[in-house]
Amino acid sequence: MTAYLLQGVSLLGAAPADLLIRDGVIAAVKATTLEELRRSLTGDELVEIDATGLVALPGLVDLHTHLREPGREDAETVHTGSRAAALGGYTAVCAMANTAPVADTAGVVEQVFRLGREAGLVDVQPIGAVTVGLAGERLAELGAMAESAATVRIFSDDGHCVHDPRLMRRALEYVKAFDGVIAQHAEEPRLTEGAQMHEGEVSARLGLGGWPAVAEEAIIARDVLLAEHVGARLHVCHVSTAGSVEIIRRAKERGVRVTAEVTPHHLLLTHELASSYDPVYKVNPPLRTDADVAALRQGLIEGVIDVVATDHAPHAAQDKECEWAYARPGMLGLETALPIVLGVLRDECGSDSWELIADRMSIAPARIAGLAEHGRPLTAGSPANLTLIDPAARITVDPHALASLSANTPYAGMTLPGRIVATFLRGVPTVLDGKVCK
Ligand SMILES: NC(=O)N[C@@H](CC(=O)O)C(=O)O
Ligand SMILES: [Zn+2]
Repeated sequence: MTAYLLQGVSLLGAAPADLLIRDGVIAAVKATTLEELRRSLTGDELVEIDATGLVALPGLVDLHTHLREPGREDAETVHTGSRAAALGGYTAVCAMANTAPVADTAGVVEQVFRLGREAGLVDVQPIGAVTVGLAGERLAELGAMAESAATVRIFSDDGHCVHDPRLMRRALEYVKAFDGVIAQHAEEPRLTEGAQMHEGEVSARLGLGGWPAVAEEAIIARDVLLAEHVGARLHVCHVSTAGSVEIIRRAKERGVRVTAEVTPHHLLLTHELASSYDPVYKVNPPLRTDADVAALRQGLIEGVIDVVATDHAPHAAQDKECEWAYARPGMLGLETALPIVLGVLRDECGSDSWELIADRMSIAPARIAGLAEHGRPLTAGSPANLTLIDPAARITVDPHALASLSANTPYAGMTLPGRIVATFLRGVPTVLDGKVCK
């Protein structure tokens, strides 16, 4: 097996070091001189990579990815989504259940798991549906999915809210037995009927139906109470309002077992963009106000929001390049997440925040998903799941040059800081020199 020596790499604030990757693990950090190393490697091939000025992070972990397979292989497949993930610095992604058929049985989650293994570029961890067909009427086979070869630990009806409080309670009770987690798409459906964007001055001006902040906040408030009552784990998907951050903050202070995610787009973009009527900006939950963006950034920095998750939502051209009202909600995220977050945190903190990025984009999501091989510190003996970033480089986003099968990125033409140079999965490069290895 080929060994890799990353020379002069930055490891989270520490002085530059040499990092040796061999047999799937980090074999040594700065422990051997190159000559000793060469002698110890007889028989193996050693690839030396000049990593001066590059930063190594534990491989990124995405808690919220839509891979669209099975069912919409014209928008994305497990393979194309895996390529996009590896290029974005990810070594693991959690695949949402809103496929066709829905991932609500052991058979479907095992299929997605197997497709991920076959692609071999990131660990694809399926999320199981909470209710049969995402219909919100009866619980899916949570136990069978948990016990399947895919060992599902996160369940979500994402795209839909589990709005029946009794079902939500039962789901929380059920997963508590194996320390699973319910990831809620918080949207009170009666308050979002006809909604097309954030309810506020822009929706009033454009004449588009509004999704008020309270539609999200009312469900989060209810669900933290249910999670507290049951003593089970709740995860809140794509938090988008300042009020939601406050509810989660208070719940955490009371000791409720709640975690939360924010997307890169909710950290950067606002509802003003809808004025263009360009459906690339249509997403659920909708882009909100400047004040919401500020509160989400603060919540992320303080840790009230535990993770950045992409909500990578590829859509085929015919579902996106149409009139706003008919367009599907959702935007791409995997290949631009790290640059967006790097830029946002440079804005907020004035310098690079690698410790924060490592925690919010790798360590915390790996812990929430129970992915023990991911989000580990880059020390000798750890699995070699890592990504190498050039913080001085910039990328310009070209929607059609992305690895994703779809092109619905809201960042087209934007120049963003940070370039993913390489990604390693269990010691094998999935990306080298910014290109996918297979
Ligand atoms: N975020 C979106 O706007 N869309 C997601 C579903 C979801 O995450 O709600 C999708 O599946 O397209
Ligand atoms: Zn959602």
